[in-house]
Amino acid sequence: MSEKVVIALGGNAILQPKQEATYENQLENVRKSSEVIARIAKQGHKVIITHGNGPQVGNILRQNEEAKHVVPALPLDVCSAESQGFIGYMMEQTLKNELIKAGLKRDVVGILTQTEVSLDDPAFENPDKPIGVFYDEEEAKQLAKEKGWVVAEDAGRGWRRVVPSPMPQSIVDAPTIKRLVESDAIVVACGGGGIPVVLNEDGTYQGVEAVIDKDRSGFRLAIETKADTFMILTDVKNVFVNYGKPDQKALGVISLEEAKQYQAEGQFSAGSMGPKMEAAIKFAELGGKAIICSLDEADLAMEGKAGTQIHN
Ligand SMILES: Nc1ncnc2c1ncn2[C@@H]1O[C@H](COP(=O)(O)OP(=O)(O)O)[C@@H](O)[C@H]1O
Ligand SMILES: NC(=O)OP(=O)(O)O
Repeated sequence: MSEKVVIALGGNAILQPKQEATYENQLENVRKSSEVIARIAKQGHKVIITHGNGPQVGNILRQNEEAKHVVPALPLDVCSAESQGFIGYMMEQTLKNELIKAGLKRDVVGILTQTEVSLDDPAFENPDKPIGVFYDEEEAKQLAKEKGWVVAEDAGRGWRRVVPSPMPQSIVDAPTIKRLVESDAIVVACGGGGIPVVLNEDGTYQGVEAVIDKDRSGFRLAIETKADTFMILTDVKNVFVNYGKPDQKALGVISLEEAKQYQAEGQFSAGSMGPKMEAAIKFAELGGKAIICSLDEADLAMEGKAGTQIHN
């Protein structure tokens, strides 16, 4: 049966932790992701793809800062738009090419998406979204002193610059994205969580400096486009309970109640699996099917044969 699916691509789908952020490395990773997404398209599903931008937006911001004596630096929301544009370009092109190779005639279109946030969001006072490259603690603290950055340790992987990450309130372009996907186009949207904007009193929008979490925006996108399935792709085949311990257990098909019970036990780490499970549970609560699985098993997971699947 054909489903409407929102697929949120994890960081590894664009750049692996130890890789240099060259165009060639990123293009090749995105191409491999597109191979898998083409298989899902071949299954006959209507597909919306969203993706992260943490490493890329951090690098663009750094390029701006390093070159500011020559070219004026641009604000973070503009860097976010730039990263969404260049990753979207790689996805559109590689996916189109994979569809051509598979003999499938489907339009692929990228939408430079704005996401509404609230200026009252406490995240503006508490930056916690890691972006850019990893540093060791000493270097990170030195950079924080020199450049006025806020830095923090990122899930045991090293130190990174952190920026505000407000909750997405709504996806400004969701009606257009919904129309496009319902016309059978494959849509790349809301990359990097979307460009953060606030609604002015007169009903107009303006950009704000932040980076939105892609799993949270992916959830909103799935709700606002009335998707049947919300699929979060990452670098583990399943969500685990007792993760990293000798008695860790992979979760397959689980009920919403089970998922909530594990969440209440604190099984999912903040900053990695925590926000993914939070988004998946909220989607299942509203009646949809939520899947968390690895990129290479995404097509199997669509058939119910892989990954962690939360059913209401
Ligand atoms: N309970 C858990 N089950 C599975 N993975 C977990 C769990 N808790 C933390 N993780 C970690 O979450 C990581 C995925 O989160 P993250 O690195 O933020 O993903 P991405 O960059 O793909 O969006 C996995 O690589 C794993 O190390
Ligand atoms: N915007 C965002 O959530 O990016 P990452 O997934 O790369 O952290």
